[in-house]
Amino acid sequence: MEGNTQSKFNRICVFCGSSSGNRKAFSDAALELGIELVKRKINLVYGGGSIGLMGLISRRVYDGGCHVLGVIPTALMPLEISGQTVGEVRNVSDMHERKAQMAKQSDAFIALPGGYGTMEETLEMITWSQLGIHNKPVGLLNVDGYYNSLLALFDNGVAEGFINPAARDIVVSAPTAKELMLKMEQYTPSHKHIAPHESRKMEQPSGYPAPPNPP
Ligand SMILES: C/C(=C\CNc1ncnc2c1ncn2[C@@H]1O[C@H](COP(=O)(O)O)[C@@H](O)[C@H]1O)CO
Repeated sequence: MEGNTQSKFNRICVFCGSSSGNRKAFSDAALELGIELVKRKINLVYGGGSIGLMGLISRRVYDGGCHVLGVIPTALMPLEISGQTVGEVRNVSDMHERKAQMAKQSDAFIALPGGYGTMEETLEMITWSQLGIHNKPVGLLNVDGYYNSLLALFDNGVAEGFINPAARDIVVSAPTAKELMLKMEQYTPSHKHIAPHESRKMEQPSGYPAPPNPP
């Protein structure tokens, strides 16, 4: 296995495009993130298959000697839809179970550039953090400013009173994989959790204490 950098994360879930995007910078960033994970001996959880940026990062992490877990719903299993998954494949019944499994199996989440699927998965993990369902870092790899307008929308949500300023800090972002990993290693949640205790069904990752029970 390559690398020598230690991490507090054992498994990171990466959400990313099932396409590669129009610019080489996106593919380069997927490979660069794969290299950073391998350097830190971090295993990958992702949506399964070999298409787009998903295929690039999963192959890179697998070839680097780390474990790769692809969580894929039955409907997306056919090779002509998602391609071959490297490493371990977990077949789930639907998209909801997939997201729950991806979240449960991971210590942190990273979004590479992607489309609706990537954005939806990432937004849900941000929302679950806000609610206190998990306490895991959520990072946006803002390759060449791809996520600038989404980050500006979050800032506008704060300015307009829809997002609590402390909850804005849930989203960690950086332009390179290396910077993002360093920021996520240092992340400590500062927002209040607003979910009732019974909604907190997710297992906590190693290294992150469970959020305290509400009074
Ligand atoms: C319908 C399309 C591709 C089907 N193949 C997919 N295989 C595996 N996972 C997928 C697929 N499509 C979406 N996902 C999940 O959403 C994210 C990527 O979606 P995006 O819209 O391309 O950003 C990814 O993280 C997967 O978990 C054609 O899209």
